[in-house]
Amino acid sequence: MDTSRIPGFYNMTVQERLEVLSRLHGLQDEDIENLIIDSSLDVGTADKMIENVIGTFELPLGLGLNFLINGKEYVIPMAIEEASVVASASHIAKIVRNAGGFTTESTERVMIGQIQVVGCSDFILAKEEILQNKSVLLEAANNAYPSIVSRGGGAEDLDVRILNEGSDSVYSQMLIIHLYINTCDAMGANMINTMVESIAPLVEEITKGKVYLRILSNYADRCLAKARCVISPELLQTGDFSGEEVRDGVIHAYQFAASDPYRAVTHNKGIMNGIDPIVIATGNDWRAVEAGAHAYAARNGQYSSMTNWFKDENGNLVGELELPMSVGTVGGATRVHPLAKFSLDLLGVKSAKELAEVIVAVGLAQNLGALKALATDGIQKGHMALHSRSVAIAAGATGEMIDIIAQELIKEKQIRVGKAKELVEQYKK
Ligand SMILES: CC(C)(COP(=O)([O-])OP(=O)([O-])OC[C@H]1O[C@@H](n2cnc3c(N)ncnc32)[C@H](O)[C@@H]1OP(=O)([O-])[O-])[C@@H](O)C(=O)NCCC(=O)NCCSC(=O)C[C@@](C)(O)CC(=O)[O-]
Ligand SMILES: NC(=O)C1=CN([C@@H]2O[C@H](COP(=O)(O)OP(=O)(O)OC[C@H]3O[C@@H](n4cnc5c(N)ncnc54)[C@H](OP(=O)(O)O)[C@@H]3O)[C@@H](O)[C@H]2O)C=CC1
Repeated sequence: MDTSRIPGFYNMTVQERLEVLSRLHGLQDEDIENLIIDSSLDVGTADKMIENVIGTFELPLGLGLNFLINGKEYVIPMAIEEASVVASASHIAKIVRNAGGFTTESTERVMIGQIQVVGCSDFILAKEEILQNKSVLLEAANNAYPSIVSRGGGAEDLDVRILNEGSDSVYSQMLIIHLYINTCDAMGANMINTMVESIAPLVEEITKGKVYLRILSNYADRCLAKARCVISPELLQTGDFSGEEVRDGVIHAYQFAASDPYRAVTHNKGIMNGIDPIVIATGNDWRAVEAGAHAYAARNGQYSSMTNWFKDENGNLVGELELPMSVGTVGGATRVHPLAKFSLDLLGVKSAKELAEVIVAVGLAQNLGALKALATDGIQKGHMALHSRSVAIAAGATGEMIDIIAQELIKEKQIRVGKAKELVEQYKK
């Protein structure tokens, strides 16, 4: 896309938005059909994806706008049920693009496969034997999945730890082997699991122990992506709040989350508000991303803020977010669900690395959106105003009634279902 800046997009009808998108991105008839006319995922395909299928479950798909990341324009597909998330991401992206945009970086895409060995008569000797046989084990792992090696990836290294050494319990002493595997553009669960399962007999032979678990770790701390933004205070000015007040409020809010797990969980939920919708829209495994992200937030021994906000020497607000991001542009459901394929195409990402970087940039934007609102007007003003339409629908409003009831709820400052039901009854009379 030449630009992700589409002012007033949210005031258009769905049809008008699709026309704009067609002009900017060149939608195919099939895309439009998938997006609005019919269920994007036909039940026959769904029946092949999981078990006991009785239908499909839809979520709204919205577009996060205004994103400029490493000088490139991105329109962000976001599948989510919660009001105000897409608006908030776009709001912050608009501010950050005026500050030069987000910058991102990422590590190589190295994932971890774990092998658990128990019952060794000498764990220290077993560990040494594994290390001595490293190249044999790596070669065996790669022979089990040669196609990833030909793509430039595969098993690259391994290490071994002894857990609960010297424990009295035979159940708790174990040798844990980590196989480090470059999964290229795939999340890699299946290739990792194939590799660790295939070398298990060799591991038993070498260690004289018994292998139980052979599975990837979702704590993907060698598959990290990082985003950063630097914003001058004048870009943050909001209503009666000066830019400096907003900046300081955001930093105070961050310090709260950094020091208190009760706040950190909510703070990080706000970050995942930005991350999960793209992970879902691109057909990736959001449970894997969630699990890895929260574990990384506790890596220093206490569960804490995923982001870091501070003031630089020029008085700018600086935000950083680094997370494990084990997503793929191939594999899993990314090429099975028609809207996942569409979302990846719309994003225009060329690799899993690029996708991971875009995702953390949106997470960082989402966090600032929430903190900026919380440190100024409070969350209810922007969020509940947009949520009022869902409240009206929950109370039974339909068609044109939805917006009328929603506006009345906002005017009366009573955005709740009970009040909405009263208004629906009055409207029907
Ligand atoms: C809602 C806003 C953005 C309004 O904020 P605003 O200042 O009224 O926005 P604006 O009218 O100045 O518009 C600025 C830009 O925002 C976007 N925008 C503005 N309005 C819309 C809309 N209706 N639909 C789509 N996009 C919208 C749009 O890009 C627009 O630019 P334009 O295109 O006009 O040039 C702001 O109040 C906000 O960001 N609030 C925070 C919302 C939020 O965080 N929601 C998450 C749900 S609450 C939660 O689950 C997490 C939490 C809060 O607990 C986490 C935590 O505690 O840390
Ligand atoms: N704990 C967890 O998180 C677990 C998750 N899962 C699930 O596993 C799925 C993801 O597994 P994953 O292994 O990624 O998916 P796939 O099993 O679909 O594997 C991806 C395949 O894509 C092909 N491919 C094409 N181009 C590339 C490229 N550039 N880079 C890498 N591979 C490429 C490779 O096949 P080839 O080389 O042969 O062409 C590769 O085998 C998700 O659905 C997840 O939910 C499963 C088990 C556990």
